[in-house]
Amino acid sequence: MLILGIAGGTGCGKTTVVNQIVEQLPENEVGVISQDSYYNDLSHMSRKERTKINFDHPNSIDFNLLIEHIDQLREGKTVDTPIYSFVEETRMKETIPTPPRKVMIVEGILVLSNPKLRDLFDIKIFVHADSDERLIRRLQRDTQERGHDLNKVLTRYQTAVKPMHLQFIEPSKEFADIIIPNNRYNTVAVDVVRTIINNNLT
Ligand SMILES: Nc1ncnc2c1ncn2[C@@H]1O[C@H](COP(=O)(O)OP(=O)(O)O)[C@@H](O)[C@H]1O
Ligand SMILES: O=c1ccn([C@@H]2O[C@H](COP(=O)(O)O)[C@@H](O)[C@H]2O)c(=O)[nH]1
Repeated sequence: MLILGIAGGTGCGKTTVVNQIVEQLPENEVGVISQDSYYNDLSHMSRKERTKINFDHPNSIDFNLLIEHIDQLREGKTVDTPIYSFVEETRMKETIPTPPRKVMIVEGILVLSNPKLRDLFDIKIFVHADSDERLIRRLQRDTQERGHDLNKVLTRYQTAVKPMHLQFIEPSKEFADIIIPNNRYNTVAVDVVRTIINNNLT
């Protein structure tokens, strides 16, 4: 199994890059795991209490479960991936069975910041986009898809997203084997990653 870790700040385009990589690879040979699925289960907390959570701090992620699942996938076992709802801001009761694939991609803002998780990756990728570009994309996405209002997005950006980015995400760039510049769509870089994967599939 070849395991890729893809990190980068919010809105840098991780999901987009992953979709572009996966699009032209055989469906049954590639699997994707998102760090977002592993936000701690906060279903015991009220909605009001959940608004106080810093979703950009590493402590908000159940890294132990994520690492355990990757270990099980490497042993050839199917895992039950949690489902996280950004609208409800909590983990759902349902899970998704995720079978092991020849290539597994693990993406998320903090996947290169956790040393144990990082060690599991054969190839480490950091997607870079400037912070103003990322904020614009995040604003559009969170208001259109995640049900947040402008004020909430901006307050969260100033109080959690930006400080945590500077403390944990940007420094994790130094662990990357490949840095993808993504202020604009970068088909060349995506092709390079696809070629590396294809070489490992044959
Ligand atoms: N290179 C790009 N140029 C312009 N918009 C982009 C680019 N990459 C992604 N986007 C858009 O920015 C938003 C956030 O992208 P996404 O892939 O979800 O980022 P991430 O997973 O890193 O948070 C989405 O609406 C996506 O369509
Ligand atoms: O309930 C939540 C949980 C997390 N977030 C934000 O999501 C981003 C990470 O996801 P990306 O797809 O990489 O942007 C993180 O910055 C959290 O602040 C949220 O808005 N609500």
